[in-house]
Amino acid sequence: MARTQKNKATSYHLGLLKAKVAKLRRELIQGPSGGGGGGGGLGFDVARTGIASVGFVGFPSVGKSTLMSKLTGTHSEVAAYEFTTLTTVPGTVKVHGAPIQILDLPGIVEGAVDGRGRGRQVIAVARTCNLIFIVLDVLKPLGDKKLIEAELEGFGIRLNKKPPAIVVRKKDKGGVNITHTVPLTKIDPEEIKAVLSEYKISSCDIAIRQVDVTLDDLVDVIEGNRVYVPAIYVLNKIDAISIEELDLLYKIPNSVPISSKEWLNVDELVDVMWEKLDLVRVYTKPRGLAPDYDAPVVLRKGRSSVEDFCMSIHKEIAKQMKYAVVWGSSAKHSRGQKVGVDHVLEDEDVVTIVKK
Ligand SMILES: Nc1nc2c(ncn2[C@@H]2O[C@H](COP(=O)(O)OP(=O)(O)OP(=O)(O)O)[C@@H](O)[C@H]2O)c(=O)[nH]1
Ligand SMILES: [K+]
Ligand SMILES: [Mg+2]
Repeated sequence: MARTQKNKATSYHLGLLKAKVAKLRRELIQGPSGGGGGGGGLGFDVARTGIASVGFVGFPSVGKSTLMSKLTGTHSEVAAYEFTTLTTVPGTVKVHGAPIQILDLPGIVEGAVDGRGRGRQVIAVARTCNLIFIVLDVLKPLGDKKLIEAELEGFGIRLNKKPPAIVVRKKDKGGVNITHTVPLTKIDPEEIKAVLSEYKISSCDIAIRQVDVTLDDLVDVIEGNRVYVPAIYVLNKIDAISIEELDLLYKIPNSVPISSKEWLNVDELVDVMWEKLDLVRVYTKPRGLAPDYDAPVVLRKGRSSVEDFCMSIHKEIAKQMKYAVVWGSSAKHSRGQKVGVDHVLEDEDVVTIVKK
């Protein structure tokens, strides 16, 4: 594909190839039986605790376990030799009152997705996390970054990316109908038709609402089964480089340079982790008393309604509730707003539940 020049005559051909590659990848990941191969495995699935989970992915000996042990106070073997960690090691760190599960994982090698080492199990765990730390050694960050990204992408993980704004609706007849509310800069109708024909979709409505969608985005939407996960590039071992070298590293987007051994800049890493997790803290205020700022109820963005809040305290509370009073950024006015179960709460809101 890299050798084919893109023009009107070849774009249909390229579209076909892209779709074929995606289909082969899917078979590779799922195994010939179509079952969920590659996932799980003894010791890889651990009990999930906390409100969100962060998985550590990286080549061997970049310092994943050193970071995880010190951050959580949980012991995970550290040594100078590769593949010290052989399975998932869970720990917990509390940030702003929210328990976050940290999953230390074995190192992966190039070709992990294609079945080398324990890479498939490792990446299968990473797929289920709310945030991925891609841990890199500062002495060779860029090459390793590319390789790890390719492994994760090969497993259907999309890093720091929103789902593409493409809707494909299959029909019984009527042919292919493409509509777009914006000009398309990176995809043309010929390629779209090629991809559709490879998937044997002869009739459908396609609506595109994003300028820079690519053919890969279209393949992702048709294939489904993609996960969109935020990631932080943790550039570890900065104690081993000079200040000048460190300045260059700061140019990598979504990166935080640290030293897990010397415990440098880990505060910044925790701050960025908190931002990326995008959690919603809600403080409970019993009627007539001051809010409890020590123990927030922590919810996820998109699942932070008053009902979600009630459910996370006790199943029965939503049923018993007459209304709630909310103070904070989701409330219309500062003296508190009376709301129902559908009201969406925001970070650091204060809530009083009034029962029937
Ligand atoms: N100089 C320096 N060395 C570090 C740092 N963090 C870890 N190391 C060293 O790097 C080596 C590997 O550390 P680990 O924490 O075992 O690395 P890992 O990524 O968990 O390795 P695997 O489990 O084998 O994949 C050890 O000798 C650590 O002491 C750091 O910030 N600076
Ligand atoms: K190691
Ligand atoms: Mg380790």
